[in-house]
Amino acid sequence: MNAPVLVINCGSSSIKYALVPSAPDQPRLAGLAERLGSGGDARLKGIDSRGESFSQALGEADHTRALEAILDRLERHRPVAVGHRIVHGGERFTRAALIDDDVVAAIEQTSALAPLHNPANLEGVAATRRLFPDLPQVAVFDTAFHQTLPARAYRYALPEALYRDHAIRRYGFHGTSHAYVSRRADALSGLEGGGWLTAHLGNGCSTCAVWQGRSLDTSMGLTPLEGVAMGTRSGDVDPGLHAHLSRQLGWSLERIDEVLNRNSGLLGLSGLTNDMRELEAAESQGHPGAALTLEVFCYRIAKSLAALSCALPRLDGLVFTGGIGENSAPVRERVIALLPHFGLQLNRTVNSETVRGREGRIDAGGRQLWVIPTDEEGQIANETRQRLQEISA
Ligand SMILES: Nc1ncnc2c1ncn2[C@@H]1O[C@H](COP(=O)(O)OP(=O)(O)O)[C@@H](O)[C@H]1O
Ligand SMILES: CC(=O)OP(=O)(O)O
Ligand SMILES: [Mg+2]
Repeated sequence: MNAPVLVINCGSSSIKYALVPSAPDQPRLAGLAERLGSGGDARLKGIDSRGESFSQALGEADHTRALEAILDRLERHRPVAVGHRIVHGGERFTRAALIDDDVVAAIEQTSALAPLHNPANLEGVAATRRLFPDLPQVAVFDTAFHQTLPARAYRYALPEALYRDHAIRRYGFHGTSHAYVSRRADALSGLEGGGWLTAHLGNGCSTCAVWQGRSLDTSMGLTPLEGVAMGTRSGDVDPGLHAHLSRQLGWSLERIDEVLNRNSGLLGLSGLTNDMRELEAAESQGHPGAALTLEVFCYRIAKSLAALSCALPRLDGLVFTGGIGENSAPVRERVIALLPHFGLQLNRTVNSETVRGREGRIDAGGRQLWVIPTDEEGQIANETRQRLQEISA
């Protein structure tokens, strides 16, 4: 199967796409349609087959219209299959699945658990099935990699019936990213099957403990709200907070949910922005809110990594990835400085010189420290190919 796979990562107001060829050294056509369905200034940006960037106004485009524009941008290339990022697969999906009506219905059932993600993912599936009725489409789940978690990590200390009858447990997310970067760390370090703590720090942020290629614990839980602080999500709060806000302030559940998912994290704490670049700039200009926000963000990541180290029989090193993990040398330095008992030695020069998009080892001895650009699209394309090969075998 040498033809490319079209990977679609459909968010509520954006679609990321990549046409992933089977050979890793061939160029990818990739891009992002954003501000979809918001009534006017939707735009498609990307890289064409000559490696040149383009930006196209899409007016009032919705997801379907954006996918049509993406299709035009594929030029003469025709994909052999479409791989969709689906954030929540519940307990049913332990691996990628060929999409049919039954699979769509099962994904719909888990939508309540990932309200920011699954409904948008499904919109992408529906539009793509309409536009490419003859192509096989595969769902690749963020949760699947974490289905190896032992019960001690995935069970909450709640009444057993909530798990038995309602599947309330920890699932974990960003699985394609944690799987990809831990596999790269194994390959780059020569430690096949090492013990890694991985930190995926993007808009959504999560940490993971990987041992011998298997996820043993992770910071996100039933939903992608648990764990470290994120761009607009609070991460862990006291479980008593909901009742308190409801009783004392009269807040509705919808409002609490909205505040924790969309108005918290970097944005909420700083009162400025959810964008790490802007926060770092504000901190350097002496903004006290930005300084505290960065301190909380890094401390929470370090605390999460320290907690997850309990899951590993041996710790070989740390891996940073995601927009922040790959690009912010100060965040990496701060997190590492908060883990002195891990025996980490950062090479500060290499850390600050590690350039965007490049894999790099940033330790000066001791346990290994890696920056590894994630490749969720490449991982989704691989899992799509694998699934289709198994089905046709
Ligand atoms: N050079 C940079 N320095 C610091 N942070 C950066 C840099 N480039 C991107 N980021 C941050 O990465 C985050 C987005 O991460 P990304 O993984 O691209 O998001 P998404 O989860 O939407 O894929 C934003 O907070 C952004 O500010
Ligand atoms: C699951 C999750 O948080 O995804 P994202 O980082 O794309 O928001
Ligand atoms: Mg992301």
